[in-house]
Amino acid sequence: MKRIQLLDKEFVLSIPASDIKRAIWDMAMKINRDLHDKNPLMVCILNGSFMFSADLMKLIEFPCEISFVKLSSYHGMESTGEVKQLIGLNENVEGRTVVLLEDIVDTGVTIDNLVRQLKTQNPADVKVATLLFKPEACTRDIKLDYVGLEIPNDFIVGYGLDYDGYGRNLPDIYTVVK
Ligand SMILES: O=P(O)(O)OC[C@H]1O[C@H](OP(=O)(O)OP(=O)(O)O)[C@H](O)[C@@H]1O
Ligand code: HPA
Repeated sequence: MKRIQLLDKEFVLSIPASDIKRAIWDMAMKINRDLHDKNPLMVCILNGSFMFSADLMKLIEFPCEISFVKLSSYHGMESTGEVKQLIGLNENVEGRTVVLLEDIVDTGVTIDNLVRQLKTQNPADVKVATLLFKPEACTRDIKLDYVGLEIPNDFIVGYGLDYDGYGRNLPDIYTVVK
């Protein structure tokens, strides 16, 4: 299996780009079916979700808007447990269906925080679409409406996900070698 080095850590290929592509296609078809008449506001959660959001949005077949928020809670391979909002949402979400686009739900702290915050602004509905989900790591009771792939509780990089800023550009996903 292909191995790469990023900073002080070694990683091994775990999810090839072809599997990611298939998972996103399946999700896009479900979103097209479910939300074509809802005029949803799609929200890309930066930084990690930039690649997933771009690829998903190319497969959305109805007119819709996309906006961006920037949240940060990781340092190295650990969640700090504190979610910093570096860029907020400008759009008025009152009465709208909002779809949050996440690269990964790990502990669930980030998405739980954002969903709670948005719900105070009276949207019609908040849906969560995440490419990756670590069920064993998740500490929050959150409803995930669209999940691309469930993965083990190991630190990963690639396809938007980073280790201290590196690895986001990789088209495949790699798991840290312990
Ligand atoms: O479920 P959680 O444990 O909260 O982890 C998920 C969040 O962690 C990552 O963001 P990060 O804070 O690393 O910022 P980044 O997107 O800029 O890498 C990822 O993009 C998610 O937003
Ligand atoms: O496994 C991960 N890798 C990179 N960033 C992350 N943010 C949450 N979980 C992860």
